[in-house]
Amino acid sequence: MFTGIIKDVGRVSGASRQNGGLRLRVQYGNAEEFSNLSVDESVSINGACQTVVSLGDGWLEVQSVEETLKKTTLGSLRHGSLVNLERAVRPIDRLGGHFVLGHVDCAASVDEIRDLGSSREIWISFSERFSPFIVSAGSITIDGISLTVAVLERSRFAVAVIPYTFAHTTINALKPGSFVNLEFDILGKYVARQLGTVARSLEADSLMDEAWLREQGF
Ligand SMILES: Cc1cc2nc3c(=O)[nH]c(=O)nc-3n(C[C@H](O)[C@H](O)[C@H](O)CO)c2cc1C
Ligand SMILES: Nc1c(NC[C@H](O)[C@H](O)[C@H](O)CO)[nH]c(=O)[nH]c1=O
Repeated sequence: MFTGIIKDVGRVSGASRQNGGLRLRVQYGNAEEFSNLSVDESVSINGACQTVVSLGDGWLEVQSVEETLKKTTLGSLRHGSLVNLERAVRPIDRLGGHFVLGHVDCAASVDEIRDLGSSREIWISFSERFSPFIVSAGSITIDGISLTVAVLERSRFAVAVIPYTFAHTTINALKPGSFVNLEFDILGKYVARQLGTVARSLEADSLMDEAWLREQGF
């Protein structure tokens, strides 16, 4: 579990194919943040939860499996790519962002970037099948960063990026056409599931009523 508050931007220093997967080595910058990191801990790399399998002087390694490469942008990382890093939360941490599981839902593309002077608006296109999970003023995770949906349209939404976030994450490298990892807020997923279940049980109730009515000869 993460909060989407990015604590470091790391640099990929190794990316080698391993059967169908990828072994990534990431050099972190914030040595204090990662000082007591251990093998088998979870780290968020651009929003995808990954297990640390090896550690060295200022670097960590993870193995990205096929499922991760299919759903996220991790497969496009190259030597020198910059990535957002976050360690898993401890139960005593301040939440700051929102509950981020590190399970990327999909990759989506940047549609437009508008410079508004004191902030930047970043527009992301999304497949309409995900629209139940995006609400105006709700939380969304883009490349692991906890952000707020500022404007919502039918198949795209915008986030307003403040100068601090712009300076301390990889969001400053995005261009129209760049791909990003999206994770929708878990709250929306549970609500959608519940509504689906209620709808199905109402359907079942009405079917039962019809059967009962037939039984009664109506
Ligand atoms: C605790 C945890 C550890 C994970 N470790 C890995 C991992 O080491 N390698 C990997 O490819 N995917 C891992 N995943 C799955 C990965 O985050 C997921 O496939 C992508 O986010 C796409 O949904 C992990 C997920 C969780 C929740
Ligand atoms: N919710 C928004 C944030 N939140 C803060 C960032 O998550 C944070 O600055 C980053 O993770 C680095 O630590 N920032 C925005 O620019 N816009 C938001 O809507």
